[in-house]
Order: sequence, then C-alpha cells, then structure tokens
Amino acid sequence: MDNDVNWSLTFSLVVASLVLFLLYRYLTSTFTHFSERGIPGPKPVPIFGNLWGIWRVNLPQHDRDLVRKYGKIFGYFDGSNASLWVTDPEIIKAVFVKDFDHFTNRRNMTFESKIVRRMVSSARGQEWKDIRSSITPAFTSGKIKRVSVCLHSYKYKLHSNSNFSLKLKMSTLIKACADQLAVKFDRIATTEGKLNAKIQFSAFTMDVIARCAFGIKIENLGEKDDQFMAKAKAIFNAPVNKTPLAVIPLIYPKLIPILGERLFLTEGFQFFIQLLENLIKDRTASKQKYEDFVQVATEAITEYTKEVEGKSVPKWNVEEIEEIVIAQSVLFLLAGFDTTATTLTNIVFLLALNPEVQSRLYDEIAKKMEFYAEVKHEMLIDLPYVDQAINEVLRMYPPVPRVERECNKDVIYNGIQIKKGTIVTVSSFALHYDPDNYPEPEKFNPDRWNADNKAERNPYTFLPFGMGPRNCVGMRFAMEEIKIALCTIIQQFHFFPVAETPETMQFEKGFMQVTQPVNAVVGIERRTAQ
Ligand code: HEM
Repeated sequence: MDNDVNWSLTFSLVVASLVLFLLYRYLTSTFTHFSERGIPGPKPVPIFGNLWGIWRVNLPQHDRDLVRKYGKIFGYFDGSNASLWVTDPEIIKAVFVKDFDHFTNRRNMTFESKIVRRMVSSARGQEWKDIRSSITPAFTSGKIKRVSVCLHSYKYKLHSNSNFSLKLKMSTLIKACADQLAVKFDRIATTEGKLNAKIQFSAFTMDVIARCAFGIKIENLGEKDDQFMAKAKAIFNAPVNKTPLAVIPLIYPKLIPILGERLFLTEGFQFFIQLLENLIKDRTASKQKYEDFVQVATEAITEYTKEVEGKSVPKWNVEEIEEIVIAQSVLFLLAGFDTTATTLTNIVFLLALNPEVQSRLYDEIAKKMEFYAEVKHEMLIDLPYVDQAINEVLRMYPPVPRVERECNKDVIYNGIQIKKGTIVTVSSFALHYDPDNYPEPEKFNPDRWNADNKAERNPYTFLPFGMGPRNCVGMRFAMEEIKIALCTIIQQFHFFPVAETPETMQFEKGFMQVTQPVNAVVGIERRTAQ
C-alpha cells in the first residue's frame, strides 16, 4: 500500500517536474535570440523578460542606466518578445527614415476595439498610410494659421450646447486660452505666490484641444467639479501603471481580450469615446457649419480615395468614416493634452531654476512685442532663443520616454541582424543624455541649439517628437501652442524656486507612456514694468 502511495507520489512529482521543465523551456525559448548574435543585454526572467519590476521604477533613470551599462545597441525582452534597443544615430536613421518600409508599424497591441485599431497611432501597414495621409493636411502650419473654429459653449455633460457660438482663428483661440491661463496665474501670484504648474497647464492644454479640435468651450475646466480633466488624468496617471498589469499588453498582447479590454481601456477612455460619439452625432443632425479639426479631418477622410479598375472611388464607407473620425478625435485629445502640459510644466520648472535663461527669453519676447500689439502666429516665426529653450527642455525631459518600430523584414546593419518581428526601441532619455551627442548632458543649456551648434549635431540624436514619416503628426500644433503660452505668460510673470522646488525634476514611478513630473512647484510673481 505504502509502496503504491510512494509510487504515485513519485510519478506525480516526475510529471509535474517535466511539465514545469517544458513550460520553462517554452517561456525562455527566445532568450538566446541576442546572445546567439553576440548582442549584449540584461538577463531576462521567465514570463516578464526584462520587464520584471518596471512598474516600480523611475523609467527615465532606468532606461539611462541600461544604456550606460550595455551600450548603444543591446537586446531586451518584453516578456519573451525580442526588442533591440538602439541609441546609435546611424541605425536610428536607417530604421526610422531610410528603411521605413520595413519598419512602418509600432507593436501590435491586438485591441479588439475598432476605435483603438483605427487610431493612426495603432493602425498598421496600408491602413496607417491611408489614415495618416488623409489627416496630415489638417496639421500643416497653413491650416493651423488659417482654420477658424466655431466655438460652442459646453458644460460637463455628454451633449454640446449650441446656444453660444463664436468664430475664431486657431492661433487666436490658443491665445484666448493662454489669456485665461494668465488670469489664473495672476490670482495665484497674488494669493499663494507659488504654482503647481502641471495642474494649471493641464487645464490649459485641455482647453486648447477642446476648443481647436472639437469647437467646444468647457466652462469649469480645472475646477473642483471638473470631470473632464479628472477622466483625462485617470488615463495618464492610471493606478494600473504601477502594477504588473501595466506590462501585459507588452508581454502577452493576446491576453488583452481574454482579461477584458476594459481593464486597459479604462473608464476615462470610455468617457472620451462616448463624448466624441455624441458630439459627432450632434453634428451630423445639426445643419451648422463647423471648421475645426474634427471637421477638417472628417472632410479629408471622406474625400480620401482609392483606385478601383482605373477609377478613383471613396476609400471608406459611411460607417468606417465615422469610426475613423471618432478614433482620430479621441487620439488628438489623448496624444495632445498631457504631452503638451508636461512640456510646459518642465519649461517653467527649468526657467525657475535658471534665471539667466528666463531673462534672455523675456528680453527676446519683450523686443518682439514692440512690433506686435499682442501675441499672434506671425510673431512666433522669428524667436530663435524661445526655440532654443524649448528644444533644450524637450532634450532634458522628453515627455514620451520610448519610441519604437516593429521590423517586418530581416535586415542587417553594420553586422547587426534585425529579424522580422523584432521591436526596435529608442529610449529618448538615454539618447538625449548621451555625452557623445550632448556634452555635460545634465546641464540646461539652450545655447546647444544655436544655429552653429545645431548644424554640427547629427539630427538623429534628438527624438522628442519621434522621427521619420511616422513622427508626431501634432508637432507643429504643439509648438504653436507652447510658444503662444510661453510668450503670453513670460511677459507677465516671473518664476523662481521656492522651498518645495526640487533641485532636478522628479518623475512619477511606474510604467508611464508620458513621463509625469511630480512636485513641479515653483514661485510665481507678476513682473513689474521694466
Ligand atoms: C509636446 C507635445 C508632444 C510631444 C512631445 C509628442 C510626442 C510624440 C511622439 C514621441 C510620438 C511618436 C512618434 C514616433 O513614433 O516616431 C507621437 C506620435 C503622435 N502624436 Fe504627438 N506629441 C506631442 C503633441 C501632440 C499633439 C498636440 C497631437 C495632436 C493634436 C499629437 C498627436 C500625435 C499622433 C496622432 C501621433 C501618432 C502618429 C502616427 O502614428 O502616425 N501629438 N507624439
């Protein structure tokens, strides 16, 4: 009897060990991918690869440390998926520009939501090319300058309220938002004397997107009862980013539909999809003429054609057009709100710590204002020091910490083989702090960006907006917005460090798509006439 028990126990143990062994072999089967090719890299662990614990780290520092340790080219594993990390400018050029046809897509996240799949950021192959070509005209500087937006007042609810309507040019609209921001700053300067920059700039960039993209003015933005901002913030600073769940889309994307998309497409996300669906339905029902981004994009998408038997026919049917428009509208909001607010926060923070840069910036803007009665599109064209300062902030604190492409054909660069299916990842922080590209990288020095210094630098060492045909489509819009805000507030306010201001920017820990500044508190006072 005892023998039987021992036998079956031994048998069970052998089977369990065999299963575990096979599982281990399966989970680690790709882990020789880089070592076989002589490419160094951190040691991966089963299931997580190199992502174990990533939800607890300071991502910019983590990425810089990795590159410092393993060099400009090394292997990394997102779960069992191979990712080649690159900060070599020549390979960046090849992947993002020269051989773009072999690197058109980002990784496939396999979301089933049609809205997510139709977003230009997640669309793939020919569908990406078609959507991107159709929306690009809406983002050219000519359109940003000329497009006028019909504004509709909007209080927090899911339908727009058309009892107020006003037609304004895009840059005038951004200026109106910046003026409203200046009123808030004035109140803060005279009461508290210190500014929690991220909160105020988030309300500003949300206001700009709502007005310029959707023609709506949200009355209570940034106030206590403002659900609009609360939902948006919940997307970027979601608690899930600090848990192992954050890495599931990377290590095993097929689990997304099994676990339920709602786990990843949070309530905030659903809120904006619903909002935009309603807004577009309202528009279709009304006879009103709109001229904002949604309208420009809708027309461009509707007019987009394909060739069938030598004839041009519409590319998408009515249902597809609605899906594509909603997808891009939600995306503009998501891609444009937090990135731009974070950049403005970082700018004010670095200006507070660098008074000589702040005063040079002030002088340049004040000089320009001698010729212009107010901040406007035309005056932004020739402000070299403003451009230099913004570039330097984007170098030191790029809001999007990693940029990637998926390889769709085996290629070899300088003896480094990149197999089909491999993800190529660039850590913007590591690239921007490489002393080969930027001597004394910790130093905030806008002069790095003067014409002479810039001409000497390899352009593939600066990726705050990504690179190549799939770079940030909203870059011009973001720069217009940042410059209008900066010119408006720097003229009126002076920023300086206070006891709470950290010596260097602190970032939220966790696996963030947009690097979140924490405690970016600076002193603020109204400038006296100079
Ligand atoms: C300072 C502000 C911003 C920064 C730093 C930023 C950064 C980026 C980066 C790094 C990418 C990835 C590019 C690549 O893979 O090469 C990207 C893509 C994108 N951005 Fe931005 N962005 C900003 C503002 C905006 C704004 C205001 C909008 C829209 C109104 C926008 C819309 C997009 C879209 C749609 C994509 C995906 C493009 C595609 O896949 O074809 N971004 N952005």
